[in-house]
Amino acid sequence: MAMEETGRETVEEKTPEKESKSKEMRSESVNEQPSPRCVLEIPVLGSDSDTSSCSSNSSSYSPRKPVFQKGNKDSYGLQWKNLIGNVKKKYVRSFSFIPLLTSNDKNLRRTKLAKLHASEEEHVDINSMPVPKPSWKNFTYSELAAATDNFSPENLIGKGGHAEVYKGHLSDGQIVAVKKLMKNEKQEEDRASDFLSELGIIAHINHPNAACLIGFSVDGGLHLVLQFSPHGSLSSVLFGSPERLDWKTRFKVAIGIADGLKYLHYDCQRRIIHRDIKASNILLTEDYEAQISDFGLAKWLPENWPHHVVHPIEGTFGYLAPEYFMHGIVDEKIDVFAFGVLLLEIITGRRAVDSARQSLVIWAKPLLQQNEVKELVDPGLGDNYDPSEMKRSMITASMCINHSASQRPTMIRVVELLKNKESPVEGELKYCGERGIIADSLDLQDYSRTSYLNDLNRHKQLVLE
Ligand SMILES: Nc1ncnc2c1ncn2[C@@H]1O[C@H](COP(=O)(O)OP(=O)(O)OP(=O)(O)O)[C@@H](O)[C@H]1O
Repeated sequence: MAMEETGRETVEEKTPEKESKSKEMRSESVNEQPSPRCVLEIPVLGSDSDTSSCSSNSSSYSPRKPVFQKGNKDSYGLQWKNLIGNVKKKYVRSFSFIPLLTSNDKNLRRTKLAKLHASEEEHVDINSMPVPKPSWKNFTYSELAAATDNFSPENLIGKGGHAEVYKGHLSDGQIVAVKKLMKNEKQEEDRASDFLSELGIIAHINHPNAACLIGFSVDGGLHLVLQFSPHGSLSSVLFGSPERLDWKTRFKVAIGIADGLKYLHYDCQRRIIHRDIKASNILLTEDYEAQISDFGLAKWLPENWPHHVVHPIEGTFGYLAPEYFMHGIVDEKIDVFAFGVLLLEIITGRRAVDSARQSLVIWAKPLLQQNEVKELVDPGLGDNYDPSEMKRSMITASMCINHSASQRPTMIRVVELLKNKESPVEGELKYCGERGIIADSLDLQDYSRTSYLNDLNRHKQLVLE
């Protein structure tokens, strides 16, 4: 498998115009609460046998509610406590924690969390917290070095902006991917808090279409040990392989990603926004089941927050929703927009941004409007696709890339549309047929193509500056 490089950008600058718009948006936000950036409590599954397995089969999947355990005697609890203590000691001078809660009542937990303020978060004594039992192994550096042949270049399978990923063989024969967080421009403190945030988020996830964590290590650096995906990422298969991915598999992957996002937004313990949905963050299992990975930018939002405003804006150029890159607004709809771009990549075989840094969204919109199916579909597919699946994919993509977040469908609706459980209704689709697939989403009432282009160019400048 070829080594893959991926990258995301951070935009630091804010113009006075953006700042004031952003403030306006912020004041609309509930309670003006601080960012929920913190370590979440670690959910624990009922029994040891439960905890050891990752969901890998969507047909046998049923959502499981994590169970929280009180008391600090068991070794797993100690292990987690030690981990936080260790990371804190080694890397973090000050860090905020959300207390671990014992109640299984989701609403109660969410209400409590929403009421927390930064000052309260900072003074939580971790010794008095109920201790959870994580299911992961805490690896030593020598175990990981042995598994990856001392992190040899031959085992390097991927490289992102923040990490190198190595293929490894554990002593029990299991093949894993070891994600080694790199020392980059970020402060050690920030990297450690990113690591704990990612760990805390992954802990809440248990779905066949989301990456599965096997363990971690804070020995000799920060490492995540993940289930190995033999086909690598969707990006490498879609763009880096001479063999064309057939439509059946592409459509299966699209549905898998949609199911995974629906789970993160609505069915998971927390309301999780991924913030970096892109082809290189979709891994493929042996049987081409899509798994959403890389929760390094993910954020959880309390139930009663309509959205959240972040700064700096981090993500990957080409997948960013306008309201996010212009105003830093984060909610489920930014993942929906990115999913629409990903769907366009699956349909067209073109990258979100090509080598000339041209946007796929801008290229595809007029073709979607004129229903130019032949122009849009990846030429490598020829006529080898199911026309009904293709049409549903195009309609869904047009709806997802709507400039207006409120006009974009939820991931629940996206899954229904893709799986043909319900057809688009009047209002979602304005025209279909003669004039082609023209969804409401393509009526750029409050956000014209020109203003999108201007915003996009402005964003591009910031990224390139
Ligand atoms: N479990 C895995 N199995 C196989 N390959 C993997 C696995 N995890 C990651 N990779 C490969 O490594 C690449 C980089 O991984 P990842 O996206 O997690 O790094 P990152 O530094 O967080 O990236 P980004 O630049 O998006 O921040 C992926 O695109 C994929 O090709």
